[in-house]
Amino acid sequence: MDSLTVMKVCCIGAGYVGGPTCAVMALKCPDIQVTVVDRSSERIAQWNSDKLPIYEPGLDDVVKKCRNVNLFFSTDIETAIKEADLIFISVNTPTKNFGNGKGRAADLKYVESAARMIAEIAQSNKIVVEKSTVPVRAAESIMHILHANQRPGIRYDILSNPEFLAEGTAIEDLVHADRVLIGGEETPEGHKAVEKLSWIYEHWIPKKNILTTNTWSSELSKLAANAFLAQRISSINSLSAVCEATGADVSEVARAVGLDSRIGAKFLQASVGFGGSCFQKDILNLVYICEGLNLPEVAAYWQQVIDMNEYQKSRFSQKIIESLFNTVSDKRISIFGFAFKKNTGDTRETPAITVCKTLLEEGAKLDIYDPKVEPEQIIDDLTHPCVTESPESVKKAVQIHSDPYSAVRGTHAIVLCTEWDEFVTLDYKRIYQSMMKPAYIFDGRKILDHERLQQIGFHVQTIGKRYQRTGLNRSWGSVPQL
Ligand SMILES: NC(=O)C1=CN([C@@H]2O[C@H](COP(=O)(O)OP(=O)(O)OC[C@H]3O[C@@H](n4cnc5c(N)ncnc54)[C@H](O)[C@@H]3O)[C@@H](O)[C@H]2O)C=CC1
Ligand SMILES: O=C(O)[C@H]1O[C@H](OP(=O)(O)OP(=O)(O)OC[C@H]2O[C@@H](n3ccc(=O)[nH]c3=O)[C@H](O)[C@@H]2O)[C@H](O)[C@@H](O)[C@@H]1O
Repeated sequence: MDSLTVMKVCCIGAGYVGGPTCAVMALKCPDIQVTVVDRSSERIAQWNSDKLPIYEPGLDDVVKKCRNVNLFFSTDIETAIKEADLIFISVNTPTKNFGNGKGRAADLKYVESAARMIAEIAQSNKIVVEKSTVPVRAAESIMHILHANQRPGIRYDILSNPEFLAEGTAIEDLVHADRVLIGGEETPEGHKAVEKLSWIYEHWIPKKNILTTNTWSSELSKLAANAFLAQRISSINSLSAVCEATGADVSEVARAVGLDSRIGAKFLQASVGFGGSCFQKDILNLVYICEGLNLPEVAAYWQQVIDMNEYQKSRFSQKIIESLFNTVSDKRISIFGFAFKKNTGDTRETPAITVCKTLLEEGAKLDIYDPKVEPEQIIDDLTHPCVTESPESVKKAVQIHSDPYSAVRGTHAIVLCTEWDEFVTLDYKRIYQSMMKPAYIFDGRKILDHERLQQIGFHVQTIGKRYQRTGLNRSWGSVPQL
């Protein structure tokens, strides 16, 4: 593969996937030049600055090592496409919010615009790699667009190479990927293209962990992996409701179930609900595809994973209101954590939005603290048109804090929405003293030491475990007759 030793790679889309993926690729492949392009000049400027546009542990170091060596961030899409041998399409594929498939289908307009740009600009053969998560057979649409606009003599090979990284652990996930999946056409040319992409990953991923399949299997495997992961969370969350009604403890149930090696222990952490930009979007997309294939039973099966997640978010929010004597009107409530999980500043589909929105609608005043989410982002999320309160009333009712102790002063309750490590080690005696009494804690992530909090005087409520309302005595309420 001598001719490949000066390979040039371009990635369209400098987001949560494009940025970290290319940074690790550049780190592991000094013989490859990687250029990440985006039409957002603001995002590119941030990638070229000291404050990267996303927070991801370990990312700063990797970018610092490679940037302007063999890793470049640029808005010059044209040059990057022209020079590249291989182009990743890593643009967003959000749920459609209009027209056919509204609220379910993936909106492929950004993928399509990337394909059109490639067709317009390319003057030599290109391997085009679908890195974005897309519906099954999306590669066919990309191929159509490229072929319909093809300059004579240019060859395109389309590959599917879905990304499995999780935010907050992206660098670790990329460096030690469980597997890399590459789907390609089952033709000699298709195999050659797969080999070229595989060669890049072989710089750091053992060859046995690089899986090659046909394109459609690869596309569907990505949706399937996210659906399975989300399904586990909805399953354990559904049981958390049973635990609260019976006196069982969901952590004990998860442990007992997870020790079965056929089931495994991961992704069984009951919570306020899953968030993030992809689980809901990808399952909705799967549901939409199944409906289109006239498979209504399959569609309904996966839809239930989303419905259970909605139920969990609203169940937790209602529990807060009920515990606070059925009214939160004019009460101040501290929100600990706004990101959809720890170690990221990303708030897309974060359960905190549902919780805050419900409390705001009930007239509460919120004091919000998150170590990594920008205040403007929180206000943006809470004044989004889908939140029923007017932007003015939201801004009046919400205060953002840069330190957790100031966020709890004079509040009635703490609602923990994100499992940031720092919340575990806060001085809860000090916090208790500065709060209104009775002081409540609603632990939506099950990370705090509830016994100790009760000893301090807090009334504790959590997911999947029932504490007596009066708090100090840790004992179960009455168990319903079975
Ligand atoms: N966020 C995550 O953890 C993961 C996301 N994915 C998938 O990867 C894809 C990208 O996701 P994110 O990186 O989170 O999205 P993102 O929204 O963070 O980044 C996408 C970027 O693409 C740019 N873009 C859109 N159209 C463009 C065009 N025509 N030309 C140039 N730039 C363009 C946007 O300006 C944006 O900066 C999605 O399909 C997602 O489902 C897959 C695995 C993990
Ligand atoms: O396609 C994607 O975007 C990615 O989606 C998820 O990654 P991500 O959403 O970044 O983070 P996860 O760790 O999966 O967490 C998702 C949500 O589920 C919640 N969760 C996770 C695990 C668990 O046991 N319980 C639970 O409530 C998290 O708090 C978070 O809100 C998948 O884990 C990745 O493999 C995939 O590439």
